[in-house]
Amino acid sequence: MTDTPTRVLSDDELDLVELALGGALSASSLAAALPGVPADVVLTDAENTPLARLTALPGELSGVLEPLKPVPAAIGPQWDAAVRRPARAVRAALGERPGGDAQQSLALLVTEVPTREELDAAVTLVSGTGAATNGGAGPVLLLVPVARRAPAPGTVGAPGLVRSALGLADSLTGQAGAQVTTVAVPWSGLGGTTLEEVAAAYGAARTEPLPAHRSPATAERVAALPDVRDEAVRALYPPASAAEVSRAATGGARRRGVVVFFTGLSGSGKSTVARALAAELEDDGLGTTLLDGDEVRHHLSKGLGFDRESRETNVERIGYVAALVAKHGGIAVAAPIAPFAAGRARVRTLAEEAGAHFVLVHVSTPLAVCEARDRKGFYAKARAGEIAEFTGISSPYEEPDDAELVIDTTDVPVPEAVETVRRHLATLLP
Ligand SMILES: Nc1ncnc2c1ncn2[C@@H]1O[C@H](COP(=O)(O)OS(=O)(=O)O)[C@@H](OP(=O)(O)O)[C@H]1O
Ligand SMILES: Nc1ncnc2c1ncn2[C@@H]1O[C@H](COP(=O)(O)OP(=O)(O)O)[C@@H](O)[C@H]1O
Repeated sequence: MTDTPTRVLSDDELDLVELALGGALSASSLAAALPGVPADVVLTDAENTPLARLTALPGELSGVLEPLKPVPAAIGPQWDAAVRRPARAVRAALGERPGGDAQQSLALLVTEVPTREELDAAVTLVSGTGAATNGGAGPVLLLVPVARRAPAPGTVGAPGLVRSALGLADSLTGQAGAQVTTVAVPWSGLGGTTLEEVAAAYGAARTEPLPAHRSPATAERVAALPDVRDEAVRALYPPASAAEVSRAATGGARRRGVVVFFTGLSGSGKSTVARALAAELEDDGLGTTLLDGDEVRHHLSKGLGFDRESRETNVERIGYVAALVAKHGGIAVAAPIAPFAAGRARVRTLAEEAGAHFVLVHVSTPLAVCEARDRKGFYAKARAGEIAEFTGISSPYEEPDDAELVIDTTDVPVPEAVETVRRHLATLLP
């Protein structure tokens, strides 16, 4: 096994592996959900702890997932052993209940914090299915999908969702006499499976997503809650005080961070536009960290070259730092060439896993214009063969097809380019 290749898992992938180890996802589906994974691989967490060995090919039913070390757990109600149970244990327990019949079990999917309306709907569903007959004999599963990934700021995360599901379970027992099992399901949304299929693996014969029982009127009232709060604040306070109270409740610390990631050829204008943007955002009081391509190479990535592997390492380091900044509500502006789609995709994932917005800005200034600018004289040297692997000349640049913004600085002056990015950011930031 010492020669078996390893793969370090992201938080989303850890959720998938946990789901598969519990028996709710096949080894081949897991293999299919891990892009580029070899047919025999040791899956590890970020600390390189080997968690499982996966021997499978996508689409091949005979795949095997062998557990090696326990999947890392953390603190919180979603991690309680009584709640975070593997699918096969829950299914077996349902079947073993006195008079229990797994064929009867109803799973309610708690994907959002239940409203009163959903509680009432749940009581009706449970009462009407035989799940609460004979003084309350009938298994009900409350399945709560929880992700390791940080929730979007301002939304209820995994602990709150599990606590509200446990409250719902108590109400269902009290009001409908149902036997309720609340289970936290590791759920990243990846893996090509649905929550209904996962619920079946946990032993459910029937599945009802609770939010489907939320009427449009209730959904509208839930969406309007922040406005209602603002109205209440304005009614209580004079305008200047109200502004302060609202700002403290919704501003700075709770704002969702952003990674603005410029990519483009050398001389395309990334650094010029990124520097101007960062300065303006700072002026606006939006704490902004600039990770400029050249500066990063002097510090974070000192000593790295320009072969493909070194560039990908450089880009991943930038993405890692940018995601850390954004995780705490900051704005990170990065401007490396980042010539490869895979590296850019990795940075997008890192940012999104940190709960941040990710804005890819392709500075698409054509090679001929960059070369004519040749600010540092590098293109001439690259043409003369004095610099090897120079992007656009002797090393590839993979054009992005997933950029949020595309700016060609041949015709777009710097202030206009900055304004374009700021307008986009205004749609993301409160
Ligand atoms: N071989 C080769 N290819 C491309 N660029 C080279 C090379 N050698 C040195 N330089 C200088 O390094 C800058 C690019 O570094 P980056 O960190 O942005 O590149 S990468 O994202 O890792 O590909 C780049 O500057 P900017 O494009 O202005 O950022 C170049 O000045
Ligand atoms: N509209 C423009 N936007 C950005 N840079 C421009 C523009 N017009 C001319 N330039 C010049 O092009 C060069 C771009 O260099 P730089 O910003 O360092 O690019 P990169 O970081 O992509 O290598 C600078 O010398 C800048 O003054």
